[in-house]
Order: sequence, then C-alpha cells, then structure tokens
Amino acid sequence: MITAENLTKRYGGYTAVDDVTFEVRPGTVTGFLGPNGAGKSTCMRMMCGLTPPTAGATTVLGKPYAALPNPGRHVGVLLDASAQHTGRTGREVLTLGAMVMGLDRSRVDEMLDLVGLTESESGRRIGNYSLGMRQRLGIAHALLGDPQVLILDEPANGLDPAGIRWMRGLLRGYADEGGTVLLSSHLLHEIEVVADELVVIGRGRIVAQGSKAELMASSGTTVRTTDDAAFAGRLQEAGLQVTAAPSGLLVQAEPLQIGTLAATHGVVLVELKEAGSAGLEEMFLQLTADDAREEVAA
Ligand SMILES: Nc1ncnc2c1ncn2[C@@H]1O[C@H](COP(=O)(O)OP(=O)(O)OP(=O)(O)O)[C@@H](O)[C@H]1O
Repeated sequence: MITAENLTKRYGGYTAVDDVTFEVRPGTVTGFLGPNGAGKSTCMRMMCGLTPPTAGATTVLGKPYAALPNPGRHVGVLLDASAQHTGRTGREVLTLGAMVMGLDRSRVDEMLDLVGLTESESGRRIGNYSLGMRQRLGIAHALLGDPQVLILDEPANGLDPAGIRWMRGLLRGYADEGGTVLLSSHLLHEIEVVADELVVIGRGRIVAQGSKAELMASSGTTVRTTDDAAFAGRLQEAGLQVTAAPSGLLVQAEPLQIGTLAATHGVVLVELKEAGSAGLEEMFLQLTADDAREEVAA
C-alpha cells in the first residue's frame, strides 16, 4: 500500500504539488496520469523520501519510506533510467544493488534474464545503452530485492511496442500476485491497458481519480448522425454537454437519453456507443487543458 495525504510541495512561490491525497492498494496497478510538469515525479520523489514535502505526508507499507529498514527489499523504485553511472556496466549496477541489499548474486542473472538483457549487453557500459535498454535495466534494478511495492516513473519511455507489451505483462502479473504498482505516464494509451485505477493530476492537483471502469463509464457517449452540427444544437437545447469528437460528437449522457432525443427529432443515427477509452482520452485532455504546454504558449 502507498498513501499520500494532503501532500504538498512548494518551490518558493510555486506550488508543484497541491494537497494531493490518494491510495495505491495491493493487487492493483494504479496509473498516475498527467501532462508534462503536472507534478507526477515530484509526488513520486516525496514517496521515496528524496524530496521533503512542504506539507502533508506519504507512506509506503505503512511507514515513511525513510523509516523502512533495507527499503530496496520492500519498494522497487525507477525514477530516472538515465540517472545511472555511465561508466559502469549493467551487470555491475545490479551486482552493487544486490550487495547493498544483501542478496544472493544469482538474483542478478535472474533479473537480467527477466528484462531480456543479454550476456553481452549486460557487459557493456551504460553510457552506450539505448534509452530502452536503460529502462529495462532500471526495471531489473527495481525488481532486484523482490519488493512488494513498485514506484515507476514513465518506465515505458523509450521502450519499443514489443517492450511496452512485455512491461505491461510483467506489471499485470506482479499485481495479480498481490504486488502494489504505481506507474506514471503522460500518455493515457500507454497505461490504460494495464491500469486498474487511475489518478489524474494537472497543475499539481488531482483532477480525477477512480477505477478505470468507473472513469470510462462516466466519460460519455459517442454519437454520429447524418447531420452532426444540427443534432449538436438539439443536444445543447436539451441541456447536454457536447464536444466534437474525432468521429462524431462526444456527449455527457447515457446512450438511451441520446437515442430518445434523436428519435424525437427524427434524426438518423449512424453510430451510438459508450465513448470508452476515446471518451477517457477526451476527458483527460479537457481536465488537464489548463496545464498543457500548448495552452500556456498560446
Ligand atoms: N527542484 C525544483 N525546483 C523548482 N521547481 C521544480 C523542482 N522540481 C520540479 N519543479 C517544478 O515542479 C513542476 C512539476 O514537475 P514534475 O517533474 O513533478 O512534473 P511531471 O508531472 O513529472 O512532468 P513530466 O511528465 O514532464 O516528467 C514543474 O513545473 C517543475 O518545473
């Protein structure tokens, strides 16, 4: 279990994390989603005792991270895959980790195998690794101590599609065996397949949280008609919130209500379905619109 309670971080007059409260439960993968600069890494750094909170508290397995004895045996952390000594080989990094945590050296080979780094790759200096190889090494390091909790900041960054699929399988299996996973990303599609729960952050504040199923169910309905512009007017007259979707309209209402309105006005429906992940994406963009760099620049 990971908890954050009223977690706040200010840098001078700037509030990077603002009164954030959420829990990450065992047996689940929680996706921590937000645009660039939203405050995800700062939250995770506070969870791992690397950045002191200005206010609020955070615990891992019931204690502040710093109070955990031999924390690597309990919490696997990957915050920045490139923050490794570039002159060391992958194998050396894992061997050092195993020594510090008091683990059997055989664990190093097991982890290299698990993340798919070959004998020759593990003997190369990290300075010559691709970003994807660094991420794999970072995941191996996080899993080295067989922890119950994983805190991973954008681990899919730099992985190819096969690597992303592999990582999803790994995290799903880990959570299914009772592990607790907090996984950040700025891309919904990267985590929505594997996440059970979602916490959406924008400008340091939580803007939505809940199970993926709940959030998807509340993300509206996609409708396409032979005349979307005219039907959008009818929907708005009925007091419904309507936005343009890539294909048709996204409406904040149940399909039954929209279908009934279409029938009343003699509108021909071409498509009517729960918006699901497309709606979730739209919701994510709207909820975090104030925070997107493009908006700031505009
Ligand atoms: N040490 C620091 N001093 C001042 N400001 C900081 C510091 N660390 C982070 N910030 C600011 O806090 C905000 C949140 O940063 P953070 O790295 O947590 O965002 P993020 O959600 O992880 O973004 P990304 O997806 O781009 O990694 C940013 O505006 C950042 O510039």
